[in-house]
Amino acid sequence: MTQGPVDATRTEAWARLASLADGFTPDLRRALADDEWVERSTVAAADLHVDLSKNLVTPEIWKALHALVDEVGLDARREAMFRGDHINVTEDRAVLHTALRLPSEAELEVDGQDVVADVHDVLHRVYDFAEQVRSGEWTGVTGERIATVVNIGIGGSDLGPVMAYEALAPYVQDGLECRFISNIDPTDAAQTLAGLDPATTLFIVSSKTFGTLETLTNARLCKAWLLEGLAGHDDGEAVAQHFVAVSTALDKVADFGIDPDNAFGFWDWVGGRYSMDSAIGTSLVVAIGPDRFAELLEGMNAMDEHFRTAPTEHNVPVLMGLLNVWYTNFLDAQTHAVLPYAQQLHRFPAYLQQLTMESNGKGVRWDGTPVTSDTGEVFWGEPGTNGQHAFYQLIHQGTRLVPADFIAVARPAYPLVDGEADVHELFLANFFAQTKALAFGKTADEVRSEGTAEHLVSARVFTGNRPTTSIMAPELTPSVLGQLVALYEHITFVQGVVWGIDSFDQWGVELGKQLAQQVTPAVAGDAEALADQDASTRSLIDYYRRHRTR
Ligand SMILES: O=P(O)(O)OC[C@H]1O[C@H](O)[C@H](O)[C@@H](O)[C@@H]1O
Repeated sequence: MTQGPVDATRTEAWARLASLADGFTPDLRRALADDEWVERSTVAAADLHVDLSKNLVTPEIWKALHALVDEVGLDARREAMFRGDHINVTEDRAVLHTALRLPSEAELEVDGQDVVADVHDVLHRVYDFAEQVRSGEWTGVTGERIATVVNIGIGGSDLGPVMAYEALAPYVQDGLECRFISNIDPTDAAQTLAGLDPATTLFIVSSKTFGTLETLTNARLCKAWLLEGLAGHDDGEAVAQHFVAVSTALDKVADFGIDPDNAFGFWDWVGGRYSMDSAIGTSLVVAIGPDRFAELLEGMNAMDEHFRTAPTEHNVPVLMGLLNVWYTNFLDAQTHAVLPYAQQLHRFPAYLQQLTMESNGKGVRWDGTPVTSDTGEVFWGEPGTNGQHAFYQLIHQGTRLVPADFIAVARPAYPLVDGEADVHELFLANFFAQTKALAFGKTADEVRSEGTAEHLVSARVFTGNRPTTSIMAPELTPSVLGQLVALYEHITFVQGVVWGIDSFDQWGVELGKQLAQQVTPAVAGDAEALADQDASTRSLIDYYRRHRTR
């Protein structure tokens, strides 16, 4: 009988942390006056330079957090993941997204599968396909080369690819563009297809299950759009030249009418929200090329090696995961902000929302028993400096504790100048200033010393002691993006292990889908189905039906 998860709340470390949190009064001004504290709190992982010194912790708190790692058995759980044990207990699956970025000379056999060989087989097929499209060898049915790749997918089959495409925009081949359709709101397909030429458009239908309503509906809409636009050409040939698929359910792909030779597989041991570096990344490979995609995989693998081998006190994913547990379970933080000071990373917070919240938004532990503490916090964020003019008021002066990760790179993709001013430097000055302001704040006396009228002093005081982590990298290369993604994958893993939950299932998304199926006939006017609805749903559908037809 497999032993259940350790109940972290019953560990000595947890009790120690609770006593340290009791009456804890952070003092970042004092901590940051100690250069040695800053030096000891600055850690490196692959190319990432991570400053943890502006967090609300002390050496004693760190010591207790490190001890928690041992008591919950993180090392064993981590090894179990890398080894391919079925740690996704409720779906009885291995969790092997790290295998997607193993070098070809690595060895890993799981459940009788030569995982590395299979991963590289698919990679080479995707690379060949991408090179054909990039070189113009792959043409549409009219013989014209492809100019636009449209990825049709949702959740993990969309958020990763669009985030990475936006993040690596400087690496996209001239003359090639990617667009993304995810929402079943017909507006998404309509707006995305607007202005496109069917003859030069290639669709990638991305769906792990190939059973998702939004993706199959959008794929059918796009197929109809394509065939109408290419009327006069053989439908079969048109689909063969303009549609490929990515899925673990290759049988269903054929049913949709896509040639299995034009389909790229992956495996059930890759979670959707962990799949951007599988064939789900095909649109990205076409856009930036196989060499750049290989750099992304290398960056992810470098972070995996760091996570797997670095001792706790220097292990960035472990330290950042532990900080999130400290804030969530001991200092009552409900949310976590990720604030990329890189416009190219504007979709990164949204990507992290699925990664972290679909992983750790759980109420039961992996053995089915109820959780014994709060679990996943709400992740959110927007790029800097935009957020400064939107919600930073709350982060600086609100009553909520909002731990925040600030991310920036030294070398900009677009080194624009404004007269003498290096605009990137103006930009980064805000990055440095915001974490400083959140840490140091401004006292009443400092406000007064600026000549502020006494009755306005309190409104202009900044308490400070608002925690931030700063992550810097030399440049936003494919490798660095890979490192950032793998970093947050492993942070998520660490928190899940502490809470004893299965971070790799997502049963919580099913009820809404089931009810959508059930409600659909009522929305379409089926009186019997409408009568079956509760009073609120019935009256809302009534309102809809009265207003849908003008
Ligand atoms: O890739 P698919 O099978 O189409 O699934 C797309 C998404 O839908 C599901 O409902 C889950 O919430 C996600 O984890 C998944 O990424």
